[in-house]
Amino acid sequence: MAMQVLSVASEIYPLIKTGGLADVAGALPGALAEHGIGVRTLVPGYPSVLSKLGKTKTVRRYEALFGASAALLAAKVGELDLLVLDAPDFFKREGGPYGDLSGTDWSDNWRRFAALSRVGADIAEDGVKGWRPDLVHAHDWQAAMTAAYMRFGPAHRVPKVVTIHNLAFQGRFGADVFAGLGLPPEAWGMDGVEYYGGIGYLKAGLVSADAITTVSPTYADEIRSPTQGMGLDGLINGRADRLHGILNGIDTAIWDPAADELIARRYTSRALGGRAANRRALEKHFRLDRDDAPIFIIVSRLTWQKGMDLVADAIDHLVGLGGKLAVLGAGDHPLEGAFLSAAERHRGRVGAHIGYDEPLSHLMQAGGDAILIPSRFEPCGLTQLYGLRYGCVPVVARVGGLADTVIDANEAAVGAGVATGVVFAPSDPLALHGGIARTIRLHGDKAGWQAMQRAGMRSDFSWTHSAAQYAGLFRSLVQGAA
Ligand SMILES: Nc1ncnc2c1ncn2[C@@H]1O[C@H](COP(=O)(O)OP(=O)(O)O[C@H]2O[C@H](CO)[C@@H](O)[C@H](O)[C@H]2O)[C@@H](O)[C@H]1O
Repeated sequence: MAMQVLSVASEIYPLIKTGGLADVAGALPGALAEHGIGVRTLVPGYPSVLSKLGKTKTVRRYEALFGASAALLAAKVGELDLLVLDAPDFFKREGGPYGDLSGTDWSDNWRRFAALSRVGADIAEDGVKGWRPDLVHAHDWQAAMTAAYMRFGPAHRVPKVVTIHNLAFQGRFGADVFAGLGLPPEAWGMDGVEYYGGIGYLKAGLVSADAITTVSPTYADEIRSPTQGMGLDGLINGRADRLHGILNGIDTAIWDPAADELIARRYTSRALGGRAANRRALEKHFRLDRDDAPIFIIVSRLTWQKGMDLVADAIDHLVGLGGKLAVLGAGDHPLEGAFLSAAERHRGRVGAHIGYDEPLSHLMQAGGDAILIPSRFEPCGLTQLYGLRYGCVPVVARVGGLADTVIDANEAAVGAGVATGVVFAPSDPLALHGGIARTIRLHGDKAGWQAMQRAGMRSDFSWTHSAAQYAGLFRSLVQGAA
């Protein structure tokens, strides 16, 4: 029988998404199916997930899961095979997956995601209705404790992989929660869940996993250094032989300018003229002047990680050079305010849409000229890949997955016809100014710009190659465990 994998994730597209983790959790199962690997994904039963399920079957019940009654529901949504943890006390709330409507984290997140992970480990141990995973794949801190529960329980022999999508989020809690986790005493300690005197969920997952992956080769190197290791570099270095950098792919069926239903006009790399209608729709939405000036776009969480403070400070420079800017994002309130006030200050040149809007993000990639991503760190980054696929040229800082996926328009690369974007370093105001100025100059050469758009659109960032790497890793772990 084909290898079976239990994936555990706190979000999955198209049911619930706050960022790139959802895209990956949603796309990887389909990509692995082509390698003969069956994946079922365990996700929390948030209201937005439950409302999209259709027919469900209860496959397990808990009278007291961390004190709450819960049911595990099996469901299929499209090609996704889901196990949904319906625990109303934990997940039936208004707000986001991790916090309330004001953005404040839920105070019981330690319990909510310990519960998800506990159930993941239970499935590894007992299976559900005759189905058993050969391997468990946990994503980020919210699911990482699955590996710890497995290691300290009967399912310790089942191989476990933890993927780091973002080391900045580690799930750190006070030592006092240990008593509530239901782990044996030996799980406390440096080699267990203890982390700088408290508890670290991601840390616990990383010490318990048989393999650690992260989402680009460059980020896999970066997190071994104290500057990017966020306190975990020592641990990661100690387990470097188990660390793998596997680049994210994108779902080329959802992100396809030739078939995208969410954009104003569909187009291909051979007929880029089709982008014009999308450009006009974008200008209209953001109330930008209708002219030929290059439109920079931002589709991002508005945070320090993404360098959004640098962008806010560079707006006058960008507009002064003749550029336009359209921003879609939500996040830190001062940054939201900075973009809104820039839109007031530069009417017709800058537009800001604060919020989360999936369809609009497609239109922006289809109508914008360049997507600006000056991240301070970027494990992989997906929006530059969507940009490449849509002919929206990425302008990126040379970090993490951005460095692995965008080929800078230096003379040699332009001459060879392989340039796909503008890469600058470091992620600071001066370099960003330089990157913006260079982009505007390049945009002035229409033939050269189109060559760059086409080179990007022809590059292959589908899951084909990356899924083969996951499949290879999974097989080696399962064979090793047999
Ligand atoms: N306001 C908005 N409206 C609509 N859509 C919006 C939006 N803001 C963001 N998005 C979408 O959310 C996703 C963001 O994904 P990224 O990979 O760029 O970053 P993120 O930091 O969330 O992911 C983390 O995990 C992923 C997956 O591994 C890594 O690529 C990344 O480097 C890491 O930081 C994209 O699909 C983007 O289009």
